[in-house]
Amino acid sequence: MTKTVQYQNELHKFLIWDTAGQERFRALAPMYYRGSAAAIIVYDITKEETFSTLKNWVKELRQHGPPDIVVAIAGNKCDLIDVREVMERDAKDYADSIHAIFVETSAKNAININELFIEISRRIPSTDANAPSGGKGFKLRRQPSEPRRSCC
Ligand SMILES: Nc1nc2c(ncn2[C@@H]2O[C@H](COP(=O)(O)OP(=O)(O)OP(=O)(O)O)[C@@H](O)[C@H]2O)c(=O)[nH]1
Repeated sequence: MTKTVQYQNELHKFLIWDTAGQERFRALAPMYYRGSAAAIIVYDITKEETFSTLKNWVKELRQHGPPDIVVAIAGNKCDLIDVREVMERDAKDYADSIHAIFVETSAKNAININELFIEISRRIPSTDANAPSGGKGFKLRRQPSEPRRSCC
């Protein structure tokens, strides 16, 4: 799937791969994250075990992923705070410790999804940074592949 976000005066188009999070599909993951500019690792705030699994995916990415890959952690289902099992503070502290983007999202209610992609846009260095400026705006068409789900 694709998602286009406006970042400053540029349009950033993301190509997104939703990988299977289950352990039995682990061997397939490198096909997705190889050559990717960013990875969003998603856990479910209502299931503690998905947060533990997430840490294994972070290790996997660190060991075998592109060295400059932007890592984002998304605590999904933030519309279900009544049954929360993972504290936002704990997840944020962990994300900070690995220099990852962190946000709580609700795919159901479209909370923080756009914000997440804008933050990723901000962190991905522009490939056109050294291009001579003609004084005109340009449309950046970066095409990072991005495993949307790698954990829960
Ligand atoms: N309340 C709530 N439910 C959600 C949210 N996001 C997904 N769900 C529900 O959670 C269930 C699992 O969603 P999936 O998108 O299949 O989850 P997944 O992690 O991609 O599953 P796999 O691809 O099998 O690993 C579905 O019933 C969704 O409707 C959310 O933000 N809030």
